[in-house]
Amino acid sequence: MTSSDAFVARLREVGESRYHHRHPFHVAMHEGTLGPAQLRHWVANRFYYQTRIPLKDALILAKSESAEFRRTWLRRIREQDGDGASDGGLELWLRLAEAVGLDRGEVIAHRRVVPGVRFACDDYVSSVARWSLLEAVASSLTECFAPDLMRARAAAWERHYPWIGPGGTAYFRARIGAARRDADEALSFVAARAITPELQEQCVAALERKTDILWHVVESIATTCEET
Ligand SMILES: O=C(O)c1cc(C(=O)O)c2c(n1)C(=O)C(=O)c1cc(C(=O)O)[nH]c1-2
Repeated sequence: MTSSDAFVARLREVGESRYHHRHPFHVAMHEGTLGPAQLRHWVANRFYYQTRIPLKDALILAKSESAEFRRTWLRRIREQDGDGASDGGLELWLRLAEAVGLDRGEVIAHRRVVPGVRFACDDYVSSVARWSLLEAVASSLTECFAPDLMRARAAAWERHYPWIGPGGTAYFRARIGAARRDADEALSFVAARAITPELQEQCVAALERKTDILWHVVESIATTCEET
């Protein structure tokens, strides 16, 4: 095993052990035991995370001197914001919000966002602003673990929550392929540049921090939902 293989294995181990797919709220979601109010609370709060993604990606763009890198990374912002011709992820998430019975305007205004979610998502953006380009890209590697979670989530929603209207799983289904591609690109970038033990430690720490942020988001949602 080369040191690069060992490094990639360590990054994968961080995801296996700390990714938010293990959180009891997500486990319950997949088992079909959440009620409509809990799903609505999750969707409304997670929209805040979704809206932070293009902001942090714009910060990452501004850290790179490479036109090639910027061109590739810019796609992530278009994926969320849309490009005029097709709707982006944020619009698909709003349709998901409507499909679970939320008011679009209330979701856009972040009226239901609880302080813990706001704090964790803002921490993601400010951490990316502070980190090096390499650390910031490494923090996005939670996306390596997102496709399996999205696939399981879409299947569970279709199976267990038939009351959810059309458009309820379009976001998750669209993200499976997009997240895989984003993750592969980011992993190649990180593996090629984190060539000293010190840089590798920084990348692992950034990825661990990101898993903490995602965990805190779902934990804050789970502990503030007053009804099921
Ligand atoms: O619903 C999820 O579990 C989940 C997780 C993650 C993630 O692992 O960071 C992202 C997303 N969704 C997502 O929709 C998304 O667009 C996204 C972008 C990023 C990122 O760090 O650049 N993560 C995620």
